[in-house]
Amino acid sequence: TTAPNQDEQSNIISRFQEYLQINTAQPSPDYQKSTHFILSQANSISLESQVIEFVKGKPVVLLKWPGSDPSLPSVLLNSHTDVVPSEYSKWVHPPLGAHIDGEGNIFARGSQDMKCVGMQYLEAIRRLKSSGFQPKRSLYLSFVPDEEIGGHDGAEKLAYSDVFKDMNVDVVLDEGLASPGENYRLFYGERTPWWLVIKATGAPGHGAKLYDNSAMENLFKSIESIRRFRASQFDLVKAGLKAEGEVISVNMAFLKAGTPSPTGFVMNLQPSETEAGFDIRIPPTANAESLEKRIVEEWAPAARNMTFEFKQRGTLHDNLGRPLQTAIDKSNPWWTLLEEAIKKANGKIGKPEIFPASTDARYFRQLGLPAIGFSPMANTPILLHDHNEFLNQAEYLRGIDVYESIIKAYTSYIPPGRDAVSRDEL
Ligand SMILES: CSCC[C@H](NC=O)C(=O)O
Ligand SMILES: [Zn+2]
Ligand SMILES: [Zn+2]
Repeated sequence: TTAPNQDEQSNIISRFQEYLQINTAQPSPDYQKSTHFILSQANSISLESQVIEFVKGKPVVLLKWPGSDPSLPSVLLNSHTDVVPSEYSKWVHPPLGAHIDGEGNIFARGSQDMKCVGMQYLEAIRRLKSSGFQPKRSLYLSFVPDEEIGGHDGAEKLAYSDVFKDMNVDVVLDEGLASPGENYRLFYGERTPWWLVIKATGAPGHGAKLYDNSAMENLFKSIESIRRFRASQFDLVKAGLKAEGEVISVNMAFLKAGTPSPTGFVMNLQPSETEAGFDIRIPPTANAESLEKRIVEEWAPAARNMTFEFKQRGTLHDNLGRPLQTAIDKSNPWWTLLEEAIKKANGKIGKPEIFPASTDARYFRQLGLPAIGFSPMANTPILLHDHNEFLNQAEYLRGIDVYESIIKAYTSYIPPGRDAVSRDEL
């Protein structure tokens, strides 16, 4: 299709701004407003829609562009509607303003993560429809809640629902990351989150006394060990031997210890209980058993009066026991199709990566489905969850072209050997 004229471009940007201005920040996202907005967008381009509340107040908005051959499995484009909170005072332009500066940068929470992608899907469909394109496969768009807090009431429920079975999905696209260089980034897997809390107990005592087995000493032995492990993993990245997503990361999230007093903490008392929390991220092919053994034997050994619990403990395997990653070889035609479609839209692509954090894609991979992480943002600093998150409007518009190309390729794909005759050919 031809490039949009000035008027169309400014309408496209206004719609993006409108979505960005809806406050869907955790912990109390305005899902009523976002749902209303998405439905109105869907209506304006005649997509079928339904709103499913697997959990009350947590709407999944599901849109459908029916394909001409309903016997072909469908394509799902997923995006989450929630965003992380912002420290308003630290932003140059307010996080809900969607202000566009002189360089065309649109400032807003969610401009990269990931309201851009959700809107780009819709804009690409809008353009394809007006060009007269007709998909063979059905195309679904899911707008899901709560990704930023784990996706348990959103994408996870959707993936394991009867609604999802009936959708007969063959492939899922979900979010990726911005790229400061000219190459787009594609993600075939992600690290699994384990949120670990370790606790130590020990005899309390006078702050002047040196003795073994205090709760502080017990906890700090663990912290030392965890930090040595952290350094060993980080060194692999620093040496250029591994990418960020290919090592196990461990970061301390909190440390809770001491006896509070009105003026701070009691200084001459060694406390009897201490606690620390860690955000651990594990690559899909890592050895989870050996990490667990390390936790039991070195990081929270009972012999040192320690216990542990997981606040999140993601699986590293799909429902058939295979590592939770999408094939990037010839066995997965969707990977090649995606690369070709991006290139056709003049996009360059870097080396396939493991997403360093977590996304909703993991729930679809658990079902054994190919799921690819991709957000079309090149020449863009990585600002997700950061102050002053922004996306340049030209880059945003370029992403729409890319999705146009992808949607065409994906919804037209017929596997070799399948003598499919689509309806419009009859
Ligand atoms: C335990 S799931 C948390 C999901 C969250 N996703 C994006 O940042 C993350 O921290 O990676
Ligand atoms: Zn995200
Ligand atoms: Zn996020």
